Amino acid sequence: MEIIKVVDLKKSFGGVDVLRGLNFRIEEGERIAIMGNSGCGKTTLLKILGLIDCSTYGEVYYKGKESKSLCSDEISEIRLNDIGFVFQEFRLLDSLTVQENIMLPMIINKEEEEIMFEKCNYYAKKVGIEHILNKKPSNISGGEKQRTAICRALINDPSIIYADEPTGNLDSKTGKTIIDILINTNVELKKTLIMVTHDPAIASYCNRVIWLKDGLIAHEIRGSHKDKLYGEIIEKMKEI
Ligand SMILES: Nc1ncnc2c1ncn2[C@@H]1O[C@H](COP(=O)(O)OP(=O)(O)OP(=O)(O)O)[C@@H](O)[C@H]1O
Repeated sequence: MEIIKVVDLKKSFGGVDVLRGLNFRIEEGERIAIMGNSGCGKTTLLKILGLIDCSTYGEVYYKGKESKSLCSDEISEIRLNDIGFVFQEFRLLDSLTVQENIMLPMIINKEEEEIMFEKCNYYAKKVGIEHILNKKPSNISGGEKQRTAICRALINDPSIIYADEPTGNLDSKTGKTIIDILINTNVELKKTLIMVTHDPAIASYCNRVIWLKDGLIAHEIRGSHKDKLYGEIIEKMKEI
């Protein structure tokens, strides 16, 4: 089933065209990497797809509904319950514990406490942070912060996870663990996964790679064989 459709999407900032007419569809369950040089508009695109920002022109359909036709309450509801975000810089609240950070989207939804704790424990165990739930983010490692952020992204059982350079602040070994966890949300939990990355090794874990260049989609590669995809990505990077 189609989860996102983008039609002639354009975005400008102060008269500068960053995205100049993108057209693509995303099916439920896909695992997509968005690549491209610094400043080409990857984060801008992710924010528009995640209904955090609006296009200047063109349409973004989320589960068949055009985003500009939705009222702000509907957009807030989708963002809270159907979309999970993971950021390079984690974006955890330092005044809350790991557990409270994870449960925050459920707290906003005024869910029953028992269900909140149950779901928090379930996801914390899945990513291996059940032993640090009472700690504050300032007292945990970068990898633990990102695991916390992934649990928070998953807690309301969204359809789609957007990850913007999720390993950008982590060493390569920790980064690999985080990528394994994110890939698992796609493979095991069936979440659609859309990741922004500069790293061809990370992109090769996806089954579709979209390249942005000069505000347009310059290339797109699909494939399910990781090593073959990695080779193709490296070849394309030489061309671009
Ligand atoms: N809110 C904003 N106001 C003005 N310009 C912006 C804004 N957000 C992004 N831009 C500009 O749009 C362009 C694309 O930015 P964006 O962050 O999407 O790029 P990116 O491909 O994610 O870059 P990077 O790989 O370096 O993170 C940049 O030139 C940036 O300065």
